[in-house]
Amino acid sequence: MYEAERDPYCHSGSSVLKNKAGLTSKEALERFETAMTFARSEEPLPNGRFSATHYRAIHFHLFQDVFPWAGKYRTVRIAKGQSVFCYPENIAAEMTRVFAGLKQQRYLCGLGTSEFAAAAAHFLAELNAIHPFREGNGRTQLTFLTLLAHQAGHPLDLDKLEPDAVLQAMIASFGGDEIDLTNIIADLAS
Ligand SMILES: Nc1ncnc2c1ncn2[C@@H]1O[C@H](COP(=O)(O)OP(=O)(O)OP(=O)(O)O)[C@@H](O)[C@H]1O
Repeated sequence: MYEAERDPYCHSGSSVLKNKAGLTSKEALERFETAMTFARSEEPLPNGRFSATHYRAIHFHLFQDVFPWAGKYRTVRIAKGQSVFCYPENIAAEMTRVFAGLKQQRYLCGLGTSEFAAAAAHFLAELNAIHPFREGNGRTQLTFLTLLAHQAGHPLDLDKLEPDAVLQAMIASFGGDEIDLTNIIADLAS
C-alpha cells in the first residue's frame, strides 16, 4: 500500500527527491548532496544541549542547501530492506522519549569505554529505528555521535570507520542485536 502511494517529497513519476538545486537525476543529486553536506560539515556545527532540537539543528545545518525540509521531521512512511521505520505520526514522541533517556543517562558522561560503547550503540539503534528525516539520517547520526562521544570523553577516530561494517551492524541493531555496533563504537573510541 505504501509503495503505491505517491511520495510528496518527489516529483510525480520520479523517485528523485525534490531539491533546492532543481536537480532531477539521482546521480546529480547525490553528487550535490555529498558536496554540500561535506562543505557544511567543515563549518562549526550548531551548539546545543544534545536534545532532539539539537539533533534537528544538525540535520538543518548539513542539508540546508539541499532540501527545503532540512531539520524537519518526515511526514511519510519509509522503509529500507526489511526495516520499516517509525510511522511519522509517532516520530516527535519517540524522539522526545529517546532524548529524555539520553539526558537521564547524563549524556553518557563518566562511563568507561565499553559501557560508553554499549550505551551509545543502543542510543544509535533507537535513533535509526525512528529515522526521523526523509533523507540524511545516517550522516546526522554520525555527526551527532561524534559530538556526543567527544563531550563524553571518548572521542572517535573516524579514520577507522568501515562504512560496510557499520551498515551491517545498523541493520543487525534494527533486529535487536547491538553487539556488532557496540564493538565498532568501542573500537572507534579507543
Ligand atoms: N535495512 C536497513 N535497516 C536498518 N537501517 C538501515 C538499513 N539500511 C540502511 N540503514 C541505516 O540507515 C541510515 C541511512 O539513512 P539515510 O539514507 O536517511 O541517511 P543518509 O545520510 O542519506 O545516507 P548514508 O548514511 O548512506 O550517507 C544509516 O544509519 C544506515 O546504517
